[in-house]
Amino acid sequence: MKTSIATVSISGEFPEKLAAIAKAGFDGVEIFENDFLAFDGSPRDVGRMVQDFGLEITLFQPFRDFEGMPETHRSRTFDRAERKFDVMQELGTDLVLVCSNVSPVSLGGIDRAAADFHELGERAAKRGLRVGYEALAWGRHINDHRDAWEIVRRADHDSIGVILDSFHSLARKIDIGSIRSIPKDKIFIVQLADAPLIGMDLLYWSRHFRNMPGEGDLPVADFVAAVAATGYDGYLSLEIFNDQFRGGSPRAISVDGHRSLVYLGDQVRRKPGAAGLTVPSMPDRASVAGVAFIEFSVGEGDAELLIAMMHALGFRKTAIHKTKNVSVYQQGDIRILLNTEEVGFASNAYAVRGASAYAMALQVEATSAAMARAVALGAEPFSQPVGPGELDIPAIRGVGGTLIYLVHAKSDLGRVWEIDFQPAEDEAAPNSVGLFAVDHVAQTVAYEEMLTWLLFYTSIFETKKSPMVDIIDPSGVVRSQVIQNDEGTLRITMNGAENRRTFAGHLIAETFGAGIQHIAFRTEDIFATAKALRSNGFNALPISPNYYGDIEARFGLLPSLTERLKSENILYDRDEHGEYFQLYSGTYGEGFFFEIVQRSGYQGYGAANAIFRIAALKRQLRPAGMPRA
Ligand SMILES: O=C(O)c1ccc(O)c(O)c1
Ligand SMILES: [Mg+2]
Repeated sequence: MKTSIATVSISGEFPEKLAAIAKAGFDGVEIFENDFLAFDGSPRDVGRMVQDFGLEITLFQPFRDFEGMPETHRSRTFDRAERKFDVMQELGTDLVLVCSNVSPVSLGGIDRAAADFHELGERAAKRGLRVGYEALAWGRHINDHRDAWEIVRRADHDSIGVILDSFHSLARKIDIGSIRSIPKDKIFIVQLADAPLIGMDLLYWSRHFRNMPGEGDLPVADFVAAVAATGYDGYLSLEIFNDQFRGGSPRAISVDGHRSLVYLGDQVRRKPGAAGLTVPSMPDRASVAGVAFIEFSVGEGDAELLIAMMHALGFRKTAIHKTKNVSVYQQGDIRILLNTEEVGFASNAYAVRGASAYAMALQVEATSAAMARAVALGAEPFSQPVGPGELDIPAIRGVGGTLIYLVHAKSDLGRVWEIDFQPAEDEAAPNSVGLFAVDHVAQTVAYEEMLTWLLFYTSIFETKKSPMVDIIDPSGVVRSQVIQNDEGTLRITMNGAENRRTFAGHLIAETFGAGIQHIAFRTEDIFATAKALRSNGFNALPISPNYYGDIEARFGLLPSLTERLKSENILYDRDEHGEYFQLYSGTYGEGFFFEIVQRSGYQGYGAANAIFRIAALKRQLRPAGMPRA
């Protein structure tokens, strides 16, 4: 398997695109005609530039409205093709993509099209060139790869082959089993794109909403498995028309693209009968047994406030690091680390972002395997000097430059607390409020980065995404995407802010980027927890009283229950699996907060309540009575 990407997939000037594509590790690049036309160098310059970046031109495209033209247009169409052949020879590529005709004047007829391709094949062969035919999902007569293949078969020419594009076939739900009977040497190249399932006109959907394999909802891995069953082992080439990517960072989008192909190759390798594709093997996706700890970087000044918050939440200091200014606050299986070091990564994180949760540790079965997989998928490893005798915990960079530590559930973790830490007394000795686990970690990212991190988490860890939902903030929409495992031992919610006036957007704007916005802890009994919290001096986020009348009516709650919820500022939700109770802290710093939940079978995250919670949080961000900036 070799990797390629079409220049149309990313933003930037031509040289910038090529640099990003090469840096991300691709082997080849499809030259999109418009990128080439807009560039002010000769075709030879382009060819040389591509070579200098260590890339191969996989094809030149598209050549449109070719087959089945009536006599009056036909000879001009062939002349056009000869002109493109000239360009290809100067560029130094031998393959051109012809997409199926959309012209209203074109004539149907498989044999007519086959005859046209036979003649084009003769002309191409004279120059040592090849032509690949692709069925556009909206082609006038040909819109199905099975028909394109039939035309290629009847054209019966060595220089004519078929080009498969996952989008066109999957968007039309064409049986992909039909690919298995195409001879591999007649598949000239395979283009790949995914897309979110949205009911939309095919052309509009294709030109604006394609995304990287794994980022959308189409069964791209099954598609590639069918291709691999033919024995095809050539280029897999991304062709992603996406408005957001075209305006995004060429570097970041290229990295996502490469990751998507490596992950795809790994998925296909694991399917039966896909032996055709040579894909490097890598360890399984890492299954996560839980969040081992979350670490905050804080300055001396604001540590006090966070410690007070920890105490009010019922956490007790149980350990301190033997050589560093790091304390462990614990309750149930939850460990929160407070790092006030003045050198090292935590201190840098503090300098840049202020007090924040800058690292989380995930418990995995085998740290070295998890690390190997992460690195194979382009994650950035992180390490910093450790003191003598201390453990060097493997880590990768996560959302917004935060860290994800990978710790082995049994051996390492036990050893971390034994080797690096020593027990400590907490004079404040607060009472536990019954929190026993991290329910979820909520991260806030710029909207444009959501797909990046979705692919990051789902490709490295044994997780699934659920459909994106819109959360209404009084100042805009925030998109929310859940990534979780079947066991519910890893739950990450990712909120993508489109503007800085939303609560999520505010955090990004004020803290220099994405990060952990809130941590939710689980309790078995929210009312007992609420009572214990009150006695610890905890102030719950005040929820508008109007909310309670609505849920009473909506869910048919007993007035006595509604009263209890209201008096404790607890939010309520229910799905077909069970009930959900949510209680929030006030904000800390530029919008960080804690949540406490009780879930009895409930699968969601209270999306319907988010607007009320956000409104309440926003009231806290500005002094009472002051208008919003
Ligand atoms: O949208 C298009 O016109 C178009 C062009 C070339 C392709 O390979 C394709 O998949 C779509
Ligand atoms: Mg295509």
